[in-house]
Amino acid sequence: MSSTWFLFVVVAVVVLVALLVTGLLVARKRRISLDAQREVEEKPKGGSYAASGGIALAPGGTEAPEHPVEDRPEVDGQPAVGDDAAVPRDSAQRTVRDVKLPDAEVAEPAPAAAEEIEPATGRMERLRGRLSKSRSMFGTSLLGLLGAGDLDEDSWQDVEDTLLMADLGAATTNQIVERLRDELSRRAVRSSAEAREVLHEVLTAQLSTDGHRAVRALPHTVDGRKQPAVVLVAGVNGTGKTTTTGKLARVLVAQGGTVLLGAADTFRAAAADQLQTWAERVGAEVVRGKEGADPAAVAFDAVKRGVDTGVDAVLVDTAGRLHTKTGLMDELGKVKRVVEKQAKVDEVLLVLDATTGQNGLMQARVFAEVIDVTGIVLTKLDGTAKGGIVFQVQRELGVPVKLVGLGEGPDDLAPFEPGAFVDALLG
Ligand SMILES: Nc1nc2c(ncn2[C@@H]2O[C@H](COP(=O)(O)OP(=O)(O)OP(=O)(O)O)[C@@H](O)[C@H]2O)c(=O)[nH]1
Repeated sequence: MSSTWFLFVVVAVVVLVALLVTGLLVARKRRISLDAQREVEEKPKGGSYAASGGIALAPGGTEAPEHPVEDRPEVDGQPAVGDDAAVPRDSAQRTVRDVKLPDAEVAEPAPAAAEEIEPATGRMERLRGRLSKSRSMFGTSLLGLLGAGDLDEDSWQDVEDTLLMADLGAATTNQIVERLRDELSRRAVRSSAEAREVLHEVLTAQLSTDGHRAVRALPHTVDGRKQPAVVLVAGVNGTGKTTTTGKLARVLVAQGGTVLLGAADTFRAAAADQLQTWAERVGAEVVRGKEGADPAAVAFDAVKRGVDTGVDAVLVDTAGRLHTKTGLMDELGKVKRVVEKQAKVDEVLLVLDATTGQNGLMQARVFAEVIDVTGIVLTKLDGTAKGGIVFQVQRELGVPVKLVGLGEGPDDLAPFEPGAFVDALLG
C-alpha cells in the first residue's frame, strides 16, 4: 500500500515539473501584446536595468498633457529661445501658406525584412548592466554614505555633492535630500538594507510623472478611415535621432506593425542614406527628398504617402538643428505645421544625448519652446556616469522620458521604467 502511495507521489511530482517547464518555455517565447499600455513598475531583481515589459505603444489621436513654460521649475536665468541667435525671436515669420512643396522621392519599397528582429521581451534582458557607469558613480557612493548610520552635516553635504555630480541638478537634489532626511529619521533606519529601500522609494517617486510613457505610434481612426500615427523625431545633430528612428521602426515591425520612414533631414545627405539602410533592414518604405529639399515638403509627402498606403505609423526623422539658430528652429515648427495639413502629429520625440549633461538640458528647453515635445528619448546612457540627468530633464520639461538608448546596436532601445532604472543605479 505504502509503495503504491510512493509511486503515486513520484508520478505527481514528475507531471508537475513537466508542466512548470513547459509553462516557462511558452512564457519566454510569447510576443508582446500591442494592446497593452501598461506602466510596469515591478520590482526588478539583481540590481540591473531589468525593464520587464516591451515598449508600451498607444494609438495616436489623443491629446498630450500640456505643461506651460511658466509652470516649469529651474528656468530662471537660463538660456531661452532666441539667446545668442542670429534672428531675433520676434522677427516676422513665414506662414504656412508661403510654403512651396517640391517633389519628394519615394524610394522603392525594400523587399522583405532582410534580417530577423529580436522580440522586445528578449532584448530587455540583453540590456542589463548597461548602466554600470552611472551605478558606480551614483549608487555605490550614496549607499556607502546612507548605510553608515547616523549622518552628520558633513555626510549630508557629501550626499548632496554626489547627487549634484550625477547631474540631478540643484532643485531636484534639494528635494531628494530633504525627503531622505525626513524618511530616514521617521522610520529610524538603522541598517544599510533599510537605507537602500528608503533611497529606492524616494528616487523612484521623484521620477514618477502624470504623463503616460506609452509611445503614440499605433494607428487610429478618423472619420471612419484608418489614420497612421505620426511621430516626429527631433533633436540636435549627433544625439542619435536617425538611430532612434531606426530602432523604433524595428520595435513596431517586430510587433507586427507597418511603418513608413520620412527622411526630412535633407541638410545632411548621408542621414537619408542612413535612414534608408534602417528601412531596408525592416522592409519599410522611405520617402526622401532631393538634397537640399525643403524638409517640411518631405515630411508632408511622407505623411501623405503613409495615409494613402495605410501604414500603421509614419516616423519622420528631422534635421539636427542647432538650437541657437532661431531661423533653423523655426523651420522645425514649420515641419510640424505643414505635416498637420495632412494628419495630426501624435508624438514629438525629443532625442537628447545623456553624455552632454547640462548642455542637453539647454537644448531641451529651447526645443520645448518651439515645438510641443510629448516624449523624451535619452540616448547614450550606456556611455555616461551621469544617469541622473533623467531626473532633471523630466522635471524641467514636465514631459516623460519614454525611451532610453543603451547602446549602438539595432535593438538597444528600452522603455524607461523608473523602478527598474533606480534599481540599476543602486546596484
Ligand atoms: N553608445 C550609444 N551610441 C548611440 C546611441 N544612440 C545613438 N548612438 C550613436 O550616436 C551616433 C550619432 O547617431 P545618429 O543617429 O547619426 O545621430 P543624429 O542625431 O541622427 O545625427 P545627425 O543626422 O547628424 O543629426 C551614432 O554613432 C550612433 O550609433 C546609444 O544609445 N548609445
